[in-house]
Amino acid sequence: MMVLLVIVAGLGVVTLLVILFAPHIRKYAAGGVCRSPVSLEGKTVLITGANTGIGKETALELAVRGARVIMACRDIDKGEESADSIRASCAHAQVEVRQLDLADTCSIRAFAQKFLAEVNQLHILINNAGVMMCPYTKTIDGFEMHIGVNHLGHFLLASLLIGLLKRSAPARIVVVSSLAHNFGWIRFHDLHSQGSYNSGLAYCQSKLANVLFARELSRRLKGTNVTVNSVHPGTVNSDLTRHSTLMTIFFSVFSTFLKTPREGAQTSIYCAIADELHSISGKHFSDCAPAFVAPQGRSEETSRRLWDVSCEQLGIQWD
Ligand SMILES: NC(=O)C1=CN([C@@H]2O[C@H](COP(=O)(O)OP(=O)(O)OC[C@H]3O[C@@H](n4cnc5c(N)ncnc54)[C@H](OP(=O)(O)O)[C@@H]3O)[C@@H](O)[C@H]2O)C=CC1
Ligand SMILES: CC1=C(/C=C/C(C)=C/C=C/C(C)=C/C=O)C(C)(C)CCC1
Repeated sequence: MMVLLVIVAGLGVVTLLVILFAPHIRKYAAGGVCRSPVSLEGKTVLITGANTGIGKETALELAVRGARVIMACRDIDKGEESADSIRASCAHAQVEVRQLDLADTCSIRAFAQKFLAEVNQLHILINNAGVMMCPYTKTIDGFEMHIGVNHLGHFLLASLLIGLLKRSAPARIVVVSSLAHNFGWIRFHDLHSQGSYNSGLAYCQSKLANVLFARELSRRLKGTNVTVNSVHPGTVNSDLTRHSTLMTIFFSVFSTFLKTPREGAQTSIYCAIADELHSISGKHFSDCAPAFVAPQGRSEETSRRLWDVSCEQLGIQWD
């Protein structure tokens, strides 16, 4: 009985402290803000997964700054709804929605073909779309969903658009990765988790692949005036937790400690526009500042091997 009373009293004190310090906690949780005054008049931006969460807020901010923003969404209706809400909050926003399903290489190829025929410049590509902790599922091409969408789909997309980015230089690529890369390993012997599957580890593997991809691509883009950096957006209260009831509950209970999607978009925006990053490439950022990369994310051997394996899996050549 006494123990129970102590626990209840303890919880009460913690709740009271959280309520009292809520404004300070919120300010701390919000993290870094992109303070760049850069205007994006005349610039074209492509953002994947732009219909919700971090992607939508990134689209809004870049549109406010005058860019033509192309929102690549797998569900056109959801995309149009988000584009309408962006137009409603920014009358001069030039936003358009195009269909792209990163879980289907035919969709990626069709998207790129139309894009290259209709859009003649691309200054900023933001590989933002992502899935987390979904039950074991395969993409149309038979890839495990996390590595398929988060890494291979974006790898193929970037390979198809890289010529346009080079022709539009100076240009930037932002790869939205995660702190979760710290807990990932590239399981070359079982990249698609056919032997054993853990949804959390599959997510971490895909986010490590994002970091390795950004580093390897940056090495290969030296001298082109196209830069590529990876980003950890922070822990953001978005739809990302949709496949995990536990995480969804956890995120709503602790929402005061989490970033809003707008706050989570700040580092992507920073990497996409900040003047001081014009020649910075192959780096990892969080809270609009350089961030730690786990040793497995710094291995040149792993990044080269992942590059080769990715080309092999997608049946493409990219050197
Ligand atoms: N939220 C967080 O705490 C963190 C997020 N991140 C990363 O940030 C990025 C954005 O996540 P966040 O905004 O939080 O999550 P959301 O779930 O809110 O947004 C994810 C976006 O990706 C899209 N998407 C998913 N699968 C596909 C697909 N097959 N083809 C095209 N688009 C697809 C979704 O479309 P639809 O709505 O139609 O499903 C949605 O637009 C992700 O890469 C995530 O890994 C990294 C660290 C922490
Ligand atoms: C432990 C802990 C937290 C939870 C962090 C979590 C659950 C992070 C999830 C990160 C994700 C989903 C990354 C995606 O790439 C809070 C609520 C921040 C604050 C209290 C301490």
